[in-house]
Amino acid sequence: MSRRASDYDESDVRIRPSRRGSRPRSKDRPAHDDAVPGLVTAVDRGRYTVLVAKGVGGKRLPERVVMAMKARELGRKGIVVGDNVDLVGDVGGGPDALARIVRVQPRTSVLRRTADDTDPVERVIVANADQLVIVTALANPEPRPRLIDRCLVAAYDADLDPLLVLTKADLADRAPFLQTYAPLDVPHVVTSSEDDFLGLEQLLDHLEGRVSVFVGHSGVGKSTLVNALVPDANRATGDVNDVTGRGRHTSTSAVALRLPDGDGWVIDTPGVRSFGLAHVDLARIIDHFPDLEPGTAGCPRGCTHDEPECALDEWVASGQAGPAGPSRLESLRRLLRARSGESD
Ligand SMILES: Nc1nc2c(ncn2[C@@H]2O[C@H](COP(=O)(O)OP(=O)(O)OP(=O)(O)O)[C@@H](O)[C@H]2O)c(=O)[nH]1
Ligand SMILES: [Zn+2]
Repeated sequence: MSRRASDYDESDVRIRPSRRGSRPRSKDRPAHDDAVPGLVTAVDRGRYTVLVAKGVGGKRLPERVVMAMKARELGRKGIVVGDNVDLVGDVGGGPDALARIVRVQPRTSVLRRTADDTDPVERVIVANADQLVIVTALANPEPRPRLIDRCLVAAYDADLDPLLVLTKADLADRAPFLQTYAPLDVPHVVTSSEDDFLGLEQLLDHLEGRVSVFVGHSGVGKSTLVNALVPDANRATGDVNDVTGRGRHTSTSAVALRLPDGDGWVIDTPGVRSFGLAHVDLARIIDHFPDLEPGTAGCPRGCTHDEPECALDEWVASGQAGPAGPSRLESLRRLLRARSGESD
């Protein structure tokens, strides 16, 4: 892990001002003033794939992929795809190079999942994303509204903007589905891999400049979509493996892929098909229904908004939430029930 003379010279680019002297340095926590920043794009059995920008770590160095391990001093701290990290050691990115991650920068968002709704163990699956793209086929397989509601709750809870992508528009009419979801005011894009990939440009507009996590049940066409968006990605597509009965993705880890034009990122999450919602604070769900929230003023204390005493029924019935009120209330209750595990 020694520096090679060819990689560095005296005028290494220093990307962050030295903090030496600003804080007392603990004996077992080195300051790592020479650490270089990078973005974690994949995680595989304790090995992290980190993208380091051009010129960082040495002004002649190109943009490169650096393999890294977690420094012992980080202990059990989790590092996930999307994390901004600081590296030391061999940051040149040669074939045998292995750097060490010594710091994880504060996260702007975390997408968590629990195995099911009662599982207390939650895992962060992606950091620093700003959009959750929920991929659903209009047919083959049929849309699963409860799964979609569940993903919406996960998005709201993580402060990610949801985007619905409805694939296989060549196979079914989109109108019935859109009618169900219209009251939710979630933006959507309709796609078809036929017809010159209908909807792809529109989808790209939504992805531009953002970090978007793609989730979807097996067979909805998520890999087909990701391959069209990022042609170099080579995500395995196809049906379930006849021999093993499993999909071709065996990894459950996410992978970050940069869009070829522009500065957006697609984070593909094979194996992440749903979210346990055990970590979601029920009280926060109503905050995502600003049209209904004022109606809760008349609720009893600690109202779950899914009980006979809830004031929302009367408020909505009196028309105060507008014509979409009843279906909005229905949606809210669907989400609340998804959270309490009743609907699955
Ligand atoms: N008719 C039609 N078929 C599609 C469309 N998009 C994908 N498919 C087909 O649907 C099947 C599943 O597509 P994939 O992209 O592998 O689906 P996936 O969501 O990645 O599923 P896994 O690979 O199991 O995770 C494949 O046979 C695709 O060719 C579409 O827009 N229209
Ligand atoms: Zn209530």
